[in-house]
Amino acid sequence: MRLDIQNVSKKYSATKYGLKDFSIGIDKGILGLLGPNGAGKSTLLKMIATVSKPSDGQIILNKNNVVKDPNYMRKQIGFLPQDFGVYPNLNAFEFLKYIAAMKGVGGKQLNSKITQLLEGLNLTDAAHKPIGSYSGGMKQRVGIAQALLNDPKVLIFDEPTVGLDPEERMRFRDLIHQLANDAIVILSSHIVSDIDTVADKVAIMKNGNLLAYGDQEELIDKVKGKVFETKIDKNTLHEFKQNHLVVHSLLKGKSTIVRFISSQKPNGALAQQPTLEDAYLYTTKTS
Ligand SMILES: Nc1ncnc2c1ncn2[C@@H]1O[C@H](COP(=O)(O)OP(=O)(O)OP(=O)(O)O)[C@@H](O)[C@H]1O
Repeated sequence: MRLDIQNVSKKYSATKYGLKDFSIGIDKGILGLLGPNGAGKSTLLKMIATVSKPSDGQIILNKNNVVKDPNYMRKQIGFLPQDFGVYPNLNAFEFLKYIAAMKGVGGKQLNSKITQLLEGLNLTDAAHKPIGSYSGGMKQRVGIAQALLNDPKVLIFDEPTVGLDPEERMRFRDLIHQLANDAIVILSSHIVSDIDTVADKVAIMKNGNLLAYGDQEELIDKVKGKVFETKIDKNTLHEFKQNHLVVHSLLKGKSTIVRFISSQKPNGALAQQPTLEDAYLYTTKTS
């Protein structure tokens, strides 16, 4: 499996680009797409899923140009869009049968496939209740299930963990780990902790551009020796933030403990082991 995005742009109006001359090559495994709101993550994912067309550039899956021949992609894709909608009067079982019919998935195995997916997503007990009565997290899990109906080789999840509680996030992580043995899985988020425990590779986006792409270790290496922690008077945090790139701060009595990024070691600060969160903040704030 190999997906190549080659010089892809998406122009929404004369002056507005969702994505600008964007290129990336993606192999089997889990890619985490990180970027702040408006970075262009959904714009990119919708074009890969062939529900939107690039204004320029090519998207190639296993040497097939899917801008010209979207059906090649459509046969093997599973897509959970950010604004996934359900039919509230159908129950999860009926809904998945309905989507299966639209995707052309059928056969004798369909009922057992749906049963298996519902079980994998912890929806068995609710399977025969109308989706309108589900919580946000349960609806999101129905969305994940529908993306898996056709045993996709390219799986795209736009902000999949929205609404999932910690236990469900863990289940989701285990599930996509299994799937990624034999597929390209792309997950988007603006929250680093959604990505860092699961992604083999990470791409950082901002303003429609790719800022960084690589293994987590490679990205983290860029902030090696630059991450520090220090204690400051809580009243000086605002001023400190103006002069330093603060990752986070924690109020402790009259003091505040700050984690920050600096090219030099300030007096009294303690060097810290860098994380993907540090690398993400550094990359997006300094570009
Ligand atoms: N249909 C559209 N028409 C005009 N502009 C759009 C459209 N869709 C997206 N945009 C703009 O393109 C840019 C990229 O948006 P996109 O939704 O792809 O970002 P994102 O990284 O997915 O953000 P979020 O995390 O908020 O979903 C934004 O500036 C957005 O306002």
